Amino acid sequence: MSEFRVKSIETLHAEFRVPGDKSMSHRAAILAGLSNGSCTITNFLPSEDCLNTLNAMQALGAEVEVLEELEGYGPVAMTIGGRSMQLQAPVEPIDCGNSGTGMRLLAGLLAAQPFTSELFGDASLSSRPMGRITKPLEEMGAKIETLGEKPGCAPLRIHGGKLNPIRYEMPMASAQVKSAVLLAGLFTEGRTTVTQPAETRDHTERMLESFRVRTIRDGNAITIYGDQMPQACDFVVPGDISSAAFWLVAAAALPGSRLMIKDVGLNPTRTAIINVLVRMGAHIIVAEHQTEGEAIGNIEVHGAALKGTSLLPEEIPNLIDEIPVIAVAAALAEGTTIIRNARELRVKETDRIATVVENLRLMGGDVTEFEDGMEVHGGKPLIGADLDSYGDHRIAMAFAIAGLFASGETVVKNTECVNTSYPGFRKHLDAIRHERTNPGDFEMKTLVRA
Ligand SMILES: O=C(O)C1=C[C@@H](OP(=O)(O)O)[C@@H](O)[C@H](O)C1
Ligand SMILES: C=C(OP(=O)(O)O)C(=O)O
Repeated sequence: MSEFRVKSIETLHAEFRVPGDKSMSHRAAILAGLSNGSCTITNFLPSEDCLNTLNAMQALGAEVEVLEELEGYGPVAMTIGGRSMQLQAPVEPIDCGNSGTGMRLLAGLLAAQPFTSELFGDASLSSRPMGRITKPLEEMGAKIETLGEKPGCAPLRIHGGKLNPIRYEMPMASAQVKSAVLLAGLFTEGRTTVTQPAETRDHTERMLESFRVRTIRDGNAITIYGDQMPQACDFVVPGDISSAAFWLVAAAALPGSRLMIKDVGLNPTRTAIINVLVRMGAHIIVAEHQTEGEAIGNIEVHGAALKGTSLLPEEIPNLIDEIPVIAVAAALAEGTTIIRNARELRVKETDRIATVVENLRLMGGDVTEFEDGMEVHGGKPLIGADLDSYGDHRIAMAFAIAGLFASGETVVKNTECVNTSYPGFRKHLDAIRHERTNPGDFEMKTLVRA
């Protein structure tokens, strides 16, 4: 079992790129596989989550030709030959691994196919709620059995078929649910409208536009017109701001540091982490160099003594995956940080409210737990401790960052899981611990060029 052993650092001066965006890589594989031709995807994230989705699309008949592979990880550039919306029945159940995004988006697609298919995942994914997608997809006409030991959980047996368009009001702010319904809606003959209670990441809507699929946005209501053919196109995946977040926090909380993360996705539905760190006192300069489609740019951080803040309710969906590392920043800041309205954290890879609170307390942090979040009373010195990631990649990485600020040694056990979203994290961590100013772009390659 792999682990991180981390000691405190004096300085952080570095400039590098993080791997491709996880959300966009899933969607690029799916939409390219549905499209009417050959699509080249560059800077695809070769993490377990996204490779499972790519394999799923291959199992559904999409042809994948690898153009560039990173040894030890997987393909980072490829052409995907689309099926013109005619998927083939997979011969065996599809493995979604650890990925909620993969399973929920693929379920939307499979609900509309004229065959029965099965999706399964690991123990963590098999305990996450799937009723949030089976409900709207059944309302559209699919029949989905949840075969898990836990009610309403995976494996999913999906009896697909011709679907009806619906109007659906999502009870929770989830981009995965929104995307599952929109993808299913693409296969209907009418207009499907999803209304979200708060804005969530809009990569599906933007990528549909890149594939020339018409959607209409009216505030938090998104409508897709069915029966449209995604037009093949090429897509360059920007760096993942959720992966960059670990280093942004490390640099922000270390006075005198300077960090530049280059070519990272700056979609406004994902950048609340920057606003939060600025409110906490960090000096951050953002330079956008692509504004069409998905915004891309460089983020430069100069560290400072941080102070506590309150996360705004509307910020929560925008930074949901960054909350574990924001909690670490909060422990390093003077004063109190309030994180509420974040109940969704309880149904991620782990119950992230519980796992963050537990690990912060083991490090000497002062935290009050709430049903929907936590209050972190920062400024207490962090003490190195033996921690578990509980198999959750964000917990593993967030507490490696905490270890960079703790006295003694911090050991985070059970860290293989980082490969679900950030292959190469360990290399970047080692480089930063050894004060290398150029930790190397993801595996020393420049995959996205300015
Ligand atoms: O749509 C996506 O790509 C994602 C949406 C979020 O989940 P929810 O939609 O469940 O909030 C996020 O936590 C996940 O990492 C990726
Ligand atoms: C919650 C996450 O992913 P998913 O829901 O796709 O498993 C995450 O990456 O933090």
